[in-house]
Amino acid sequence: MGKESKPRKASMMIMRTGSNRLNMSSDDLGGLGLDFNNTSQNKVADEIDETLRKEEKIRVSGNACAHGLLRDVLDISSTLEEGAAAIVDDSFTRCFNKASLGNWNFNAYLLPFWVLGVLLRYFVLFPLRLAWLLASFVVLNILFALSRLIMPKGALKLRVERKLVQLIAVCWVASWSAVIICHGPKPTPSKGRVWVSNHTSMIDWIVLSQVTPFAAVMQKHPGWLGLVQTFIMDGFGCIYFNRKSAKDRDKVARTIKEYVKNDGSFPLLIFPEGTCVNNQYSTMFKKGAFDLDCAVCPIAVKYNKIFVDAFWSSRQQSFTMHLFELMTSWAVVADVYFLEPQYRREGETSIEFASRVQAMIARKARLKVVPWNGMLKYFKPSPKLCEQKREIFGSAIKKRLKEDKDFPREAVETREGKT
Ligand SMILES: O=P(O)(O)OC[C@H](O)CO
Repeated sequence: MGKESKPRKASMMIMRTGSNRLNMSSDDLGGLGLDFNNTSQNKVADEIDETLRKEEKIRVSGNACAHGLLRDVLDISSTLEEGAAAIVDDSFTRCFNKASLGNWNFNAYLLPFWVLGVLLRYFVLFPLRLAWLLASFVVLNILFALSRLIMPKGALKLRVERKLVQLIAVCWVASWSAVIICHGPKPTPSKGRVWVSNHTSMIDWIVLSQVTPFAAVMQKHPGWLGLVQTFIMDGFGCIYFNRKSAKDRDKVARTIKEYVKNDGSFPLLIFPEGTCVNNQYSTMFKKGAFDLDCAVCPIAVKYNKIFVDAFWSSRQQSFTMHLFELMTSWAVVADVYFLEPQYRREGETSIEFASRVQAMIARKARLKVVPWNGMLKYFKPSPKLCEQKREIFGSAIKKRLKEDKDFPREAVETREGKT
């Protein structure tokens, strides 16, 4: 009994001595001060080797578990990437941040000029611009209403209406002293085409309509903007939706389909992001505009933030305040790129088509494409969506553990029990 107990002690001691433990001979045991005869020493050494082998196996299996675990974590990389991206980068919130222009001119040389500039912009330019905007808006809208009431239906009426809408847009753009540089062929209205653009503000419609007057698909707003939509924009075919009503969405989808099939009087402009993004990012393009079996003409709008950020953050600022900001800045500067019409390719889904067009626009307007649905601005992800994500995550882990031969069976079962 005494002899049997000694090797165990010896093996325990050796196991704690370090990495050469499996190479220890009976001489080494002697060196450890253990006095055994050769047979006993061999027996003890075998026993120790066996114990050490078992210990090594446990260690290796432990490492395998750790490595396997790491691999599991890496193998669910898409889920992990989404989570990590949301935590580290929070690219969704970034899509809706307004640029801060910073106080670069707060120094002794420039401050007097800046103060002078503020006085000029707020107390000279703004009143002039406002007077110009109101006067031209009233006059042109009266003319537009008259043309609708008096003129007989036909090509001339349509031409006059288009011209008046274009002039209204020109007057708005002038009220911000806007400098809009257009690239590419000017859009010409034709049957079976829709135009899609990235979206930064309601002013996108104005910026584009001063080139070619568009009918736009847009959210119905309250207040004076709602009145303009109802009494003016309605007159040339704009289509409205309430993003909170699913019924409305179906109705709008049907109306768009009809509009595109018919020879609509004004070309139709759709903002597939469905919400204003800060002109640095591009959120998911919804497939509606790409499901119409017609040519899609991409437009990329890039605002230069040199004087003012044209992004309308509607949750922080009313449209009136947004316009005030634009009208009290020196100028709104933008580049507009009219790109080649695109057609859905053989075998391409509407989602793939939407992504392809989005990539074209993002490249031209130097926007970073993010996978987020812009509507998350308004809606929290549903519990169902969260549960689906959990299920995907859980199945990926379970699958990986089952495939892993090195992973101890009991651990898999324990984990399965827990997931
Ligand atoms: O930025 P949102 O989502 O408030 O959208 C504002 C306008 O409706 C976009 O046309």
